[in-house]
Amino acid sequence: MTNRQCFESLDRSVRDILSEKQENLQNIPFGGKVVVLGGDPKQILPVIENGTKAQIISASIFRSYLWRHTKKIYLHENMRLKKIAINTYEYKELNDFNNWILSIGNGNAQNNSVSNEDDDPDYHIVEIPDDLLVKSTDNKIKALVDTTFPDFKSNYTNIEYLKSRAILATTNEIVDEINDYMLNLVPSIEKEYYSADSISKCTDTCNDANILYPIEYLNTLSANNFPAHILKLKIGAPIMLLRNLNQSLGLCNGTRLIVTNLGNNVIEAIIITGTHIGDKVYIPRINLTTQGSRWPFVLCRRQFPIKVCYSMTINKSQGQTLSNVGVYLRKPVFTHGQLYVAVSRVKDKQGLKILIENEDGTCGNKTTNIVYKEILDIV
Ligand SMILES: Nc1ncnc2c1ncn2[C@@H]1O[C@H](COP(=O)(O)OP(=O)(O)OP(=O)(O)O)[C@@H](O)[C@H]1O
Repeated sequence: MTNRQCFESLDRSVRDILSEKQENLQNIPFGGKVVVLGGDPKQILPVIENGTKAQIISASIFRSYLWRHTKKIYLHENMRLKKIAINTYEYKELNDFNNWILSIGNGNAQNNSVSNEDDDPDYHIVEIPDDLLVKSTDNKIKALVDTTFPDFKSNYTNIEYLKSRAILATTNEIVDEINDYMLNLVPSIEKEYYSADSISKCTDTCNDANILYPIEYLNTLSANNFPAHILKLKIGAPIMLLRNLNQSLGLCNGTRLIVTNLGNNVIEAIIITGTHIGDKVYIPRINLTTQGSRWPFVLCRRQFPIKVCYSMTINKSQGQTLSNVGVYLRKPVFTHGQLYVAVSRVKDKQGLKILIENEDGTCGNKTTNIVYKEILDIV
């Protein structure tokens, strides 16, 4: 969900522009223009790094002065699960699955039990139905890869096969581990791209910054939504763009592509999601800077703005539609709507598999679901 400040700043700009000719438009939301916003309050709220629940809720559109001016239109049908020509049994199964997804989103799933996390009422323990579970006493990543990407060795270049599946996990560390595992299964030659890292000169960094923070140290840093210092790629690997490069060419943050050629200075790839599916594009290295204040400087990294995406975080999967999804819950979800987003990416129940890893390494059938009831109550 977009931070409410984005809408508020658009509102103020539009009012300014339109009131040039008609002064009273300064007092009307968006200067009287009709603006259509679409969203689902059961999904993940704006991301505030290390933010408290109050800060997260405060960043949502529901706490904006604009919210009271909106006319709400409710959509009731899950178009992702819509099927034509199905029999009564299939209809019932689809309907039950839809209701289960909604119950996860609303925080009232069956077998929803006592909250944990110091009795926080937002935390629920939910039991996942047996037919959705993957269990293994061996390598958990292998078990989930075998279920989500069956017969991978014969399909690792098959675009149709790759574009419709992904493994979702809660943190970037787990996602990187799964991507490394899968890239190792691809029998083509691996190419490594190293980034050029420096401290941005456009901030008030102290003069000794280069001595205090040598390049070797900068190379070890990683941030959310930021490419790695060493980017390992193979032809045939699916990648995701981490920045908007050219919206008119369909190269947006979150666009997925398949690598078709690995040059020294440019990567050739085919788009597999969005409005430009099938287009061949070339991705250059760009300068990226970190946001937020995790370090006392702004890191500037020149690298390809991409990440391998056999696996992605649940947050990054918001907006995607997939046929086969494996959800790896080694660490449980940690914010509102994450479990709902994870289980609602598929087009049918058969396409969803969940592996829950307990702290002792065994596979379980219960996991945490977090729902901020305040948000659902506002809407
Ligand atoms: N009117 C429709 N008829 C048939 N299929 C539809 C229709 N609208 C959407 N879909 C399908 O439903 C899926 C989800 O659509 P879309 O991504 O637009 O929804 P969304 O609300 O943005 O989803 P989410 O927020 O859950 O990611 C897509 O696969 C899309 O093709």
